[in-house]
Amino acid sequence: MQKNSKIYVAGHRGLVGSAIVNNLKAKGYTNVIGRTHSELDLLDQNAVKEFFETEKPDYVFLAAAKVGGIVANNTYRADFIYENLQIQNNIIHQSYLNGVKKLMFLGSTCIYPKNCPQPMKEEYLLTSELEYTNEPYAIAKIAGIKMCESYNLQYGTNYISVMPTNLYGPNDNFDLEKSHVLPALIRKIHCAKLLNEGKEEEVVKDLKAESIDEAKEYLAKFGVDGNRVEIWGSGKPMREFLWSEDMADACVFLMENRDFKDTYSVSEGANTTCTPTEVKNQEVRNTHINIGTGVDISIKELAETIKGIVGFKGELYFNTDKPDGTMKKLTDVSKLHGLGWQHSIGLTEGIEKMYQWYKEQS
Ligand SMILES: NC(=O)C1=CN([C@@H]2O[C@H](COP(=O)(O)OP(=O)(O)OC[C@H]3O[C@@H](n4cnc5c(N)ncnc54)[C@H](OP(=O)(O)O)[C@@H]3O)[C@@H](O)[C@H]2O)C=CC1
Ligand SMILES: C[C@H]1O[C@H](OP(=O)(O)OP(=O)(O)OC[C@H]2O[C@@H](n3cnc4c(=O)[nH]c(N)nc43)[C@H](O)[C@@H]2O)[C@@H](O)[C@@H](O)C1=O
Repeated sequence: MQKNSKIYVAGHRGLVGSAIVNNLKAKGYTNVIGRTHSELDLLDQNAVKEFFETEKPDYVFLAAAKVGGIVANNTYRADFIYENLQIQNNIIHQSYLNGVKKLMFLGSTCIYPKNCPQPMKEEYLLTSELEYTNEPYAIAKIAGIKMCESYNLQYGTNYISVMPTNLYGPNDNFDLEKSHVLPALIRKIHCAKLLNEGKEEEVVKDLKAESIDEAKEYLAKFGVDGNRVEIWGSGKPMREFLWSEDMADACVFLMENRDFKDTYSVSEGANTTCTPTEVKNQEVRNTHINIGTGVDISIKELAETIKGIVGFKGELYFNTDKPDGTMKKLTDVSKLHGLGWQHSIGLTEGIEKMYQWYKEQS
């Protein structure tokens, strides 16, 4: 990528997209473009066609998606498969028709089997059944990997796929029903602390409620009051968390240093990679790269860490009526480390930074 290349970041205001924009600008890229959801609905095939024909970006980071936590995935199953397939189909196909030099597709580690050997290597994709709670989303993400791979093999494009672990950071989603665990627990435990300290005004402001009664009623739905905070599930699942700005740095690093022909392995035993045109009649596999820290923590330990950082003195309790989901999904990051990239923000430091950012927003 040249510093003046036109780079389109789809989802540029999201958790990852906003971090990618900041990382690109910090690295001296001067021509980074984005469109808000209201400016360009990526579900609209004609609107996406028009955008690409007008803007003709050189590079694309596909960081727009329908994203959510375990309950959102399990509840809005049709939305997760339809919207993600539609967004990625529109962007990948228009990138091909409009000569985009290189595209990065963002998948997720939920593409791996529910009972995958740990840590999860790229080659474990499609080796057994998926976790049911996020299967629609995972199928869409697997389709995205296969779409990039197939366009590369048939049309000689250069589209690479990355599979990030759970991410967190500024501009995360803090909606208590639809968000991921880490932002949800920060908000739940933060509000519990405020209630415990009698700071009702701050609770009303945080939740944009009409009154403290409305705020308390809303929090009670999620098992939160001044003395107790509900944690979903058993607390036993293990999760890995990567700071969003590290994620963005890895994405830009890979976009600068890895092409499709560098990422895949051909049929069993083949010991060299080859160009897409040379690959005919060979099985192309592992065309994606995991991005993570390679370190995981139990949900119980995560909740206790957040409780300590927030300074909440009340009780955490576990509601096993809520789903645990996959019990462990630790990424094998040896491929990424082998390329010379490592994360820099550890979980405790990241939670402290995120909580500081969260408090500055209110
Ligand atoms: N967060 C995580 O833990 C993980 C995320 N990922 C992947 O990383 C990528 C980015 O995720 P993340 O940043 O967390 O998600 P966010 O929800 O924070 O950002 C997604 C962005 O996409 C936009 N968007 C969604 N639908 C449309 C649409 N129809 N038209 C236009 N824009 C749209 C959203 O805009 P708006 O909000 O206005 O609708 C938002 O800006 C996704 O591909 C996700 O699957 C992978 C693993 C973990
Ligand atoms: C990134 C990843 O994210 C999702 O998978 P997930 O990691 O299972 O999602 P999660 O972050 O919502 O939950 C992690 C664990 O945490 C527990 N948990 C406790 N208390 C709360 C809580 O209050 N909120 C939430 N959301 N979870 C909670 C929860 O019960 C579960 O055991 C999918 O989108 C998947 O497709 C995907 O890609």
